[in-house]
Amino acid sequence: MSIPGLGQAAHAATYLTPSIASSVAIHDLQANSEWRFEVAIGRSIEAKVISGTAELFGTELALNHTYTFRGTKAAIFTWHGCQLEITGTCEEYTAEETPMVSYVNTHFALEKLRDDASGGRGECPKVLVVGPTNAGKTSLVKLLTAYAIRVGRQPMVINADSREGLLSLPGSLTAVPFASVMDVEQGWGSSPTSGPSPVPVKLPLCYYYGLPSPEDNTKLYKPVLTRMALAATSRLSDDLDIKNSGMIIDTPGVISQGKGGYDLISHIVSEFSVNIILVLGSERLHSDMLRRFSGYRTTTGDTITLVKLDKSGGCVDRDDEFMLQSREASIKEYFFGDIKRTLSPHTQQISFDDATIYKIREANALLSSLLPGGQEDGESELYEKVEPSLAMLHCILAVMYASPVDNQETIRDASVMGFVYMAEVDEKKRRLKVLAPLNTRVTDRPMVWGSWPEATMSLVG
Ligand SMILES: Nc1ncnc2c1ncn2[C@@H]1O[C@H](COP(=O)(O)OP(=O)(O)OP(=O)(O)O)[C@@H](O)[C@H]1O
Repeated sequence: MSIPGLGQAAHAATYLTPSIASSVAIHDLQANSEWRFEVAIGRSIEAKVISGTAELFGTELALNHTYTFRGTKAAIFTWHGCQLEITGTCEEYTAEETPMVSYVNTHFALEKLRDDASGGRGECPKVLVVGPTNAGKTSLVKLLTAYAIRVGRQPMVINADSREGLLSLPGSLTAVPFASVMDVEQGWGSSPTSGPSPVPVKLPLCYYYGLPSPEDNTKLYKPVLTRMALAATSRLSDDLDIKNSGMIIDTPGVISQGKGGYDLISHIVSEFSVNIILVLGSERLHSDMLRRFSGYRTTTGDTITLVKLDKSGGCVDRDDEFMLQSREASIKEYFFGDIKRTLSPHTQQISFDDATIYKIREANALLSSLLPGGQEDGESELYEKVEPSLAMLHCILAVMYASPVDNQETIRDASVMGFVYMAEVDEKKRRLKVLAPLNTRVTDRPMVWGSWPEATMSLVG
């Protein structure tokens, strides 16, 4: 496993050799410093602030409360100094140099826009965060959201990155209004499907893309994103508090890498009427964005403000194995809950004849444009209707809020009702067994089968 911050020569003030923490350790953090830690999947540590104040990606930690962190990489930051008590083993070090001042200044600038919007003097901030993979985009989105919540705002967070889920499984795209504190132990918090929770649950608007990268099938990604933008914008206009707080949009690193990706950035900018772009950790991307969006006008006639921000030296590359294990952990948690709340999923036996399953076509836009008939033809062929088969074993399927007789575009644009796990496929008896979080009938809904998240380990014994 990589150690956070190693090889970050630019961050000269980052100090202390990473070490393995002993079972109980006290850390005295100076003002403006952070304790960075990595807990392996399957392991846990406990952290307690025993004096002073501290926060994790912007969310304040309560004094003398024991937080448990499992399989995560993060940092506890303090503005005024604090003492931390850590129990358990993890890789860790303390850093004094962080970009937190520029991040908090960005928050204050957004607050000014929110105040202006509340007073009828302009548009609320619709913020897009772009940057290379592992530049800290999601962490920055969390931090700006947490700071906004702390001053009583209700920002809408949009996840346009299907590689990781936000209050949903990977493969989905979500829009979530955040009105209450985030659950720092769980990352973002819990959704209604995760069962009862001490931290108020959030209600995500959830759509399904089912592939890891937007570039895998832009002809599916773009309309799903457009649909989500429509739902998010209408949710925004229904609620003045959310409207004045605006949106913060997280993106996958891959779209910050050049031409095809930049077209997707333009698509997001136009669909969400983005008026602020935060470019994280890349001079080149910043200059490309300046060129692309100079002179651009939003639907309300505003220009786009571009802000360049430094990447935190704490950002760590998460290797494929870590990401795979995180996905598997989030799938397990979706069906079975976690240590704090155990869930009891239901199994349902379904006849092949009662299941309506669509498989997502992975042909990207380029391939389909080479087909006879060109692009237009592909519109109605987003999915392929398939019979259940052994290839679906251990896969996750999205159950859509649509009818089995709806056309493909309607199914594509529908929101997700929930996910099922394909526990058994008996091709001889033509029966399958699925695991679902609730006992809701899934046979009167179309199910969509993508390749993301990929087939997982067996969830049932
Ligand atoms: N200051 C920090 N200290 C320690 N770890 C950090 C810090 N900032 C971010 N990280 C960790 O670094 C990893 C990458 O950060 P993050 O997920 O925010 O990047 P990203 O740009 O959103 O990545 P991706 O492009 O894969 O979506 C995460 O595990 C995150 O928790």
